[in-house]
Amino acid sequence: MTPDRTDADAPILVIGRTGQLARALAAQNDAVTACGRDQFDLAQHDPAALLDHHRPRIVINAAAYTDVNGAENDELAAHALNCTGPARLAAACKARDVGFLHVSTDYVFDGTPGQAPYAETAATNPLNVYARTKHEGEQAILDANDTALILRAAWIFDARGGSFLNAILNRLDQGQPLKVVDDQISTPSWAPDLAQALLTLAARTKRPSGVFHYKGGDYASWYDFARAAAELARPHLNCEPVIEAVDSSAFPQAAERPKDTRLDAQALLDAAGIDAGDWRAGLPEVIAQRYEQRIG
Ligand SMILES: NC(=O)C1=CN([C@@H]2O[C@H](COP(=O)(O)OP(=O)(O)OC[C@H]3O[C@@H](n4cnc5c(N)ncnc54)[C@H](OP(=O)(O)O)[C@@H]3O)[C@@H](O)[C@H]2O)C=CC1
Ligand SMILES: Cc1cn([C@H]2C[C@H](O)[C@@H](COP(=O)(O)OP(=O)(O)O[C@H]3O[C@@H](C)C(=O)[C@@H](O)[C@H]3O)O2)c(=O)[nH]c1=O
Repeated sequence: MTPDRTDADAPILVIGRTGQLARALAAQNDAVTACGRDQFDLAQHDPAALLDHHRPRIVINAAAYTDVNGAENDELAAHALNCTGPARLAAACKARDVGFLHVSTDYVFDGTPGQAPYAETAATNPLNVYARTKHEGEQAILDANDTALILRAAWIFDARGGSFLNAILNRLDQGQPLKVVDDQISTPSWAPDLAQALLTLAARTKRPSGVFHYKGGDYASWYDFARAAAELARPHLNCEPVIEAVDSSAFPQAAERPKDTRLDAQALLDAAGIDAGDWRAGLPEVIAQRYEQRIG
């Protein structure tokens, strides 16, 4: 007869496998079991069997519907993945006394100039379907599980995936000039920095619950961020990067984006000792990975 597994052996179960955050979580901790949508469809599957099979000590939900423009015409799917599924998972965790960490977004705020930096207590007002479904998800999770911790982050980036960073680098690689908005400001977050914050929280036996803000470093506009990336990519490009700063009105899209969603993350520091990340330190690593290992 094999002895019962101790709590220390229990995995950290991450929902999502190929996403930016899911990869970063798996890369940083051998105890992570990352579960792709082929194994567990968060929008559809009952999490009971998954939890009873893995018997994790904690679940980190890194899965979401993240296509902000796409969500405008796909609200049901976005709602299932960003709200109903995470709430079902949160309830199943609560029933088994398993910790639950979830990630939400700066886009829950409307970004009206003069309001930021936002504390957790600030009024929310999502401007688009993605943000609305994420906001509804926050509430549904907390209703289902009063020990859940939700970390709101902003502008996650890494070397892979369909992020803003890869979109602009793909264009610069092709020698195309860019127009980038300079009237949307927030805190870029390097996926490994955010993963480290989540894993620090996961390791705690006592953890705060509720909503907290995570800050990925100093504030920037998308234009500032694009300029910083282009400067680092410059030695790898065939021609000088050309980036023009424009207003959001010059870049019309299906979903409206908030203007200024700078997050105040003092509460996370006070409650859990977790400080801001440093996206400016992460960006050179991402650029090196992209051009030296040809990831993109
Ligand atoms: N990207 C950003 O800028 C920001 C993201 N966030 C939030 O952070 C979290 C992580 O985002 P990020 O890593 O960028 O996301 P990505 O878009 O990189 O990855 C999405 C993940 O969702 C998983 N997924 C998609 N559909 C399903 C499904 N039906 N069932 C199970 N899993 C599914 C994917 O699974 P698979 O591995 O199988 O492909 C993938 O791992 C999300 O909650 C997002 O809302 C918050 C702020 C900013
Ligand atoms: C590619 C590109 C985008 N933009 C603009 C469009 C948009 O207003 C802004 C950001 O671009 P994207 O649409 O790629 O980013 P977006 O999908 O809005 O990013 C958001 O994703 C979700 C998941 C989040 O939770 C948010 O925190 C945030 O990271 O930059 C340009 O101005 N020039 C460009 O070349």
